[in-house]
Amino acid sequence: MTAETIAIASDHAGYDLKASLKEMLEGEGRAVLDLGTDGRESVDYPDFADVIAAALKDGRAQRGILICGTGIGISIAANRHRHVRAALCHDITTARLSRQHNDANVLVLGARTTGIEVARDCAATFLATPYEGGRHARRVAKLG
Ligand SMILES: O=C[C@H](O)[C@H](O)[C@H](O)COP(=O)(O)O
Repeated sequence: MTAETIAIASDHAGYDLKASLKEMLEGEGRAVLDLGTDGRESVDYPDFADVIAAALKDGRAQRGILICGTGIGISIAANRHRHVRAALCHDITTARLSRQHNDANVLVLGARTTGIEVARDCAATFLATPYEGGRHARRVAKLG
């Protein structure tokens, strides 16, 4: 199994989905760094985007998963960090292309908009799909 560590974080709306995905990933033998939130009490999603960005920057994790109600707010917050390429995905096609074309390093999911099985498939696809490079490298370089 890969030595990669996956950081995962959510706000209150994403707490249950985060727990489910964490269980799935750990069941596969992956190293998971859970950066909160730790319950259903209302919190602010930008704070959890920031902790994932910090974990990627200092090397505690190589890729991340972020979850809020729609995935929108936490995507906006995560992409304010120049080293983060956070992709809000709703199906396995967007999860696959976020890796192949965009070299996304953070998968974002909406717990109130995406069902558990689709979310699990998105996570599995995101983590299994390599970046294609080639023509995409020129474009990704312009992102940051
Ligand atoms: O983009 C923002 C997220 O979907 C949040 O999870 C959402 O706004 C939280 O809403 P509430 O405070 O009503 O649970």
